[in-house]
Amino acid sequence: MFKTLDDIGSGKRVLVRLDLNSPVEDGIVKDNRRFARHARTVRELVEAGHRVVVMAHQGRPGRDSFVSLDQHADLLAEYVETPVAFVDDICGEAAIDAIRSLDAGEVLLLENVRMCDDELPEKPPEEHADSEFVRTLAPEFDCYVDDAYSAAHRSHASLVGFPLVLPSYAGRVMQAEYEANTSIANREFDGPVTMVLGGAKATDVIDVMSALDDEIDHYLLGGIVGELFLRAAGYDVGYDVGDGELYDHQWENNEARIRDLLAERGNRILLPVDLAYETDDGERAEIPVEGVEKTQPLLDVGSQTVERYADVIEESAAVFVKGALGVFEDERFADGTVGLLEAIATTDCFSVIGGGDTSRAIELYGLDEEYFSHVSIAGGAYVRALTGQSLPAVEVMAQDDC
Ligand SMILES: Nc1ncnc2c1ncn2[C@@H]1O[C@H](COP(=O)(O)OP(=O)(O)OP(=O)(O)O)[C@@H](O)[C@H]1O
Ligand SMILES: O=C(O)[C@H](O)COP(=O)(O)O
Repeated sequence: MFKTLDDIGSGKRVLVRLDLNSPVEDGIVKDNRRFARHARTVRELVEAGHRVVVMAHQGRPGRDSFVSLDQHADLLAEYVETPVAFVDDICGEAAIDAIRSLDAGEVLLLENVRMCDDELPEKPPEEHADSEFVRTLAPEFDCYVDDAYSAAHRSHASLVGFPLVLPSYAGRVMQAEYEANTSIANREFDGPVTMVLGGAKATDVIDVMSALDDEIDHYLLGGIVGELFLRAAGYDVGYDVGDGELYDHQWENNEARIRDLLAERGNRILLPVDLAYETDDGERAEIPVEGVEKTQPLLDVGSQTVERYADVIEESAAVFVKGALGVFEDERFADGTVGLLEAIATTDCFSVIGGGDTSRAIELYGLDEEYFSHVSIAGGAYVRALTGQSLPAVEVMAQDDC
């Protein structure tokens, strides 16, 4: 599909695009699995004696998370186990000087690429390739490596401009994400394929369900999405309670599609049979869906649901997860999400765990990533891959004929 690090050789000047976009709290950049994952690619480039210049973004202009990458340099250095120099410039004189003074095996991180005016407009690769940003930086390098799969749904200059003017290669994260996330379309499985769909974004989940049909044998639903499907099935579930605003507007936007999916594929869609709520004294309690009242906030699927879903997983050849089954950030309401992940971990099915939030449950509850075939670090790009949409930055790499 595309060339990889195996094809680069050694001793080159390499421009590499990572996705180090991270949560930021009170100006502090939070460590997360993106650093560890991308470090593998950077370390491999360092060991091959390349001069490595890293581009990455953080946040979006106007948001609190739109900050400098100076902290990212230190975090990345910890995982690469080699110093990562930082320059607070992207393609000006300071950046060019820093790039030219790099020695073999050294790493330099440029400032947040979204601080460059040329970066952000969604434009075709040809226009980005002709931007001042790309035309200034490209001559400083022998090749470009794209490892930023999780940003590949954006047609931004640093992602789609360089492959048109430099020989381009996929980094290890790009390779692994691409292979796993497109496997519904590209692989044959020897048995049923199951999707576990939950979380808070109903439209994303319904898009995934609508895009796939015969490929999927079972859908196991939970989270807010599962509750909206229960509402469509006639239960008193999936309504905003008090001043909550999680359900009703999503229902209004998606009611027709939910009803159609239930009518057309009801035999393949499993809904929760019990749900969990918080009692007056702060404990977790469970209730069958038939007994729920509209005034009750529901925060997880119950244990009967997990058992039922685990039976389906045991018979599956492949399982794809998108979205959590409950509010797993609160330990009392993590049983559904963690129970499901444990059920997947104990089988030898092919498994892909995705959704930026959901995959956090794996580290939060100490599950070993090795038990899963692939744990994605992508959010929007993962959904697009599951729905069979092409990603501009992947497409342009595949076309590379420099
Ligand atoms: N019943 C519920 N009530 C409220 N929140 C819920 C419920 N079930 C799940 N959630 C929340 O859904 C969130 C995950 O949903 P989201 O749709 O963001 O998933 P994701 O696919 O992992 O993320 P992303 O799309 O950002 O990559 C979790 O933070 C969880 O707390
Ligand atoms: O964190 C992400 O999902 C990617 O880096 C994309 O970020 P964006 O949604 O701000 O483009």
